[in-house]
Formats: sequence, structure tokens, C-alpha cells
Amino acid sequence: MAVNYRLKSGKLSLRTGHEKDGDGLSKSRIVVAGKGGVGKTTLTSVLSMLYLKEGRRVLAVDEDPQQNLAYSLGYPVEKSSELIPLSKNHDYIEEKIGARPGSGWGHIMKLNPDVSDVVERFGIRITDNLGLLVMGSVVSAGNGCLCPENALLKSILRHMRQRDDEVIIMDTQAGVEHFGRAMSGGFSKSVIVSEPSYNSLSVAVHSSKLSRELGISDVHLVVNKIRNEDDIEKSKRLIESESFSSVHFLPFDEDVLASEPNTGSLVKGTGSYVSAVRDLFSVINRDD
Ligand SMILES: Nc1ncnc2c1ncn2[C@@H]1O[C@H](COP(=O)(O)OP(=O)(O)OP(=O)(O)O)[C@@H](O)[C@H]1O
Repeated sequence: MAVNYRLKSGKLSLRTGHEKDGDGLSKSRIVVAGKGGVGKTTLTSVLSMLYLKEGRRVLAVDEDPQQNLAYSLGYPVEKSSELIPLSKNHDYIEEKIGARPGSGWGHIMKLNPDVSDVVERFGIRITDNLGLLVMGSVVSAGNGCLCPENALLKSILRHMRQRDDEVIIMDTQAGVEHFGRAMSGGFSKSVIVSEPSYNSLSVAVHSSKLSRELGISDVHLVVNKIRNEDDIEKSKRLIESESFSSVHFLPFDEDVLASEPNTGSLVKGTGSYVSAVRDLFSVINRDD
């Protein structure tokens, strides 16, 4: 099956805010976005593991309310009650923002608090080189509610410490608010995941435009769960109007479903999905 097709019109390596550490290794910050259920968490997890295999440190950030990234990375499901997202940690929110969620109006909120301690205090160490921060999200009718939870999440992305040679990779909820937060947090690349359907690709094209408008211009598209050549041809037509840094087609692979919830076994294998993700991995890191 054809995978990792790259659009001729695609621009490569437009980057902003891309830091290098003392050894010249890139301090990448990657945001993974897309419609619900398209495969964002699985991909975030497999990419994280590929970075680990290269000897990099990874801080995986879960901004998806489904909160499945932990299990996908190997955190025991039996310990789920210990996974409290930061958006629900009311004591920390009050300590940093000066207001408790749900405490009503009339408080003066600190909008730029020092949250550089967040990874040390609340990060979950899954392995020596793999940390996880479960952010959670704020469900609100409109975008960007001015509530203490949102103020905290925004500050965390802006100020969380990134260690030398560490990659930060963030799994997001469906929607677009996270691009604003990611940009203010210095994210340099977005990986937009879609299925090969009209609705899903429309969201992907819209997300790509927003990502660029909000300052993240290195945008890679992943069309996941490809079952045949028709899926590829249809997808190419539907994304014609948009230019991506690269476009990748990942096959539908029963092994992915069988591996749930922990993607560890996938990465050890040579199945069609993980092989295609390895190609994606080398393209998104090509210029780092
Ligand atoms: N290439 C693939 N082949 C087969 N199944 C896949 C593939 N990629 C992901 N899946 C399956 O699709 C389902 C959704 O995947 P995942 O949870 O990663 O998506 P998501 O975008 O993070 O979802 P949500 O938005 O609900 O958090 C899972 O059951 C996963 O195993």
C-alpha cells in the first residue's frame, strides 16, 4: 500500500520558535490535532516511543478529555484513579491563579503565574525518559472561557520546563482552541490526523489553516485508517486546496486495535501501521 506520499506543492520546514539545546539537538514541541476518534492518541503514543528508541527524553502532554494517552504509553489501567488532570486539581489552580474553579466572579486572577514546578510536582514518570502531564481540558460552550482552569492550562504550556534533548508532544481534544494555547507555548510543529472521509478531511484542512494563522506553520497531515487506493485518491482530491509540509497515508491495521490500550507491542513489531509511522517520524524530524 502506498504510504507517505508527499505533495509536490508542500512547503518543507517553515519553522518558528525552534530552539536547539547545547548539543545541537532540537527541542521540538509537537501538537497532534484532528477530529475525534481519528487516531490522535495512538499516533502520539507511537511517536513518543520512537523518540524514546532514539534515546530522546519525551514529555507527553494529554490535553484530550478522554485521557487515554497514559494507558497507550503503558501506564497501568488499574491505577486510573490516580490520574487527576490538572484542570481538576483545584488546590493547585487556586495556589497559582488565586481563584478556585466555580468560585464565581469577583476574584483577581493571576494570568501569568510561575508554574515551572508543574512537571516536578504532577508529572507522572512512566519510564526514566518518559514523563506524562495530564492536563485535562475545560468544557465550555464557547471558546476560551476566562476561568481559572483555562488560565492555568495556558500558563503551563507557556512555562513548563523542557529539559535539554527533550521532545514535548501533546495530544489534544477535538476543536481548535488548543492551537492558540500551543502557539503561546512555543510549539513549532503540528501533526493533523484525519480519516479518509469528507468530514474528517474538512476539519483537517480547516485545522491546518488555523494552525498557520495562529503561528504554527510546519503542518504535517496524516490520513489514517487507509483501506485501499480509492481512499488515497479521494483524500488527495479533498486536500488539493491546502498546502502541507508533508502528507502521509497510514493503513488501517488490525494490529492497532489488538494492541489496545498499550501501543508498546506495536512499536516492537514491523506491522504496516508502525512501519508507516516510522517514515512519518523521519520526515517530521528531517530538518532537526
Ligand atoms: N491505523 C489504524 N488502524 C486501525 N485502527 C486504528 C488505527 N489508528 C487508530 N485506530 C483505532 O481507532 C480508535 C481511535 O483511536 P484513538 O483513540 O487513537 O483516536 P483519537 O483521535 O485519540 O480519539 P479521541 O478523539 O476519542 O480521543 C482506537 O480504537 C484505535 O485503536
